Amino acid sequence: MLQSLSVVPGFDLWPGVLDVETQKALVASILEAAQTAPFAQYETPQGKAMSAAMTALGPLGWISDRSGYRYTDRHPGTEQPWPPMPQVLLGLWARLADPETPPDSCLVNLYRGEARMGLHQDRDEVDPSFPVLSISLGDTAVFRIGGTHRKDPTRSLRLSSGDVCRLSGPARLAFHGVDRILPGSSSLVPGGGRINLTLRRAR
Ligand SMILES: O=C(O)CCC(=O)C(=O)O
Ligand SMILES: [Fe+2]
Repeated sequence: MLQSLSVVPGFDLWPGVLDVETQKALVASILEAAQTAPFAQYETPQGKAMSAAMTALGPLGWISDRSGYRYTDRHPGTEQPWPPMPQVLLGLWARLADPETPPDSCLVNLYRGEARMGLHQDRDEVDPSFPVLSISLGDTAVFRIGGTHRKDPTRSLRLSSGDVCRLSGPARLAFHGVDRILPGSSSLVPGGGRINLTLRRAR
């Protein structure tokens, strides 16, 4: 198994695990999928627009609106099923997350300009014994990870294009977020910015 850096217990980072060709192919498939499942800035349950734009791939997609956070089998705008997950993502999950059970959801986050993501836990999945596998593409992110309580101390690290990280075990419900992205640190994403993919087992 590929060696990872264990940043905090249960949080593993594989720097540069995706080569540039794979990164380019992933961005191309995401932009193609976004033709039928367009990126949208969802509203939080409190009625604020999120700064990252989102879409999803696979059987289920995570969405947010005034009614709350949840997984749905349809894009909220088009009411069509989400586009399929590229094979390379399924392979990566089998290798680094779970060889037996495939992910049923890939959330796609697009960060442009000042977009960020506040500290949160990923807890809308039914069974948190499955890890969350996160893939970074494009501009570098200043990522923050803490413990399972909001007030726990946090660590900050940079996630660069091609890096993959995993929240599992004691870090699966750790608070984490993106303080900011470093604009212009990569030219991978057309028009600039960062794309983050999180592979999950939602149900
Ligand atoms: O963009 C990232 O690196 C983190 C994304 C995230 O935490 C999420 O989508 O739940
Ligand atoms: Fe998250």
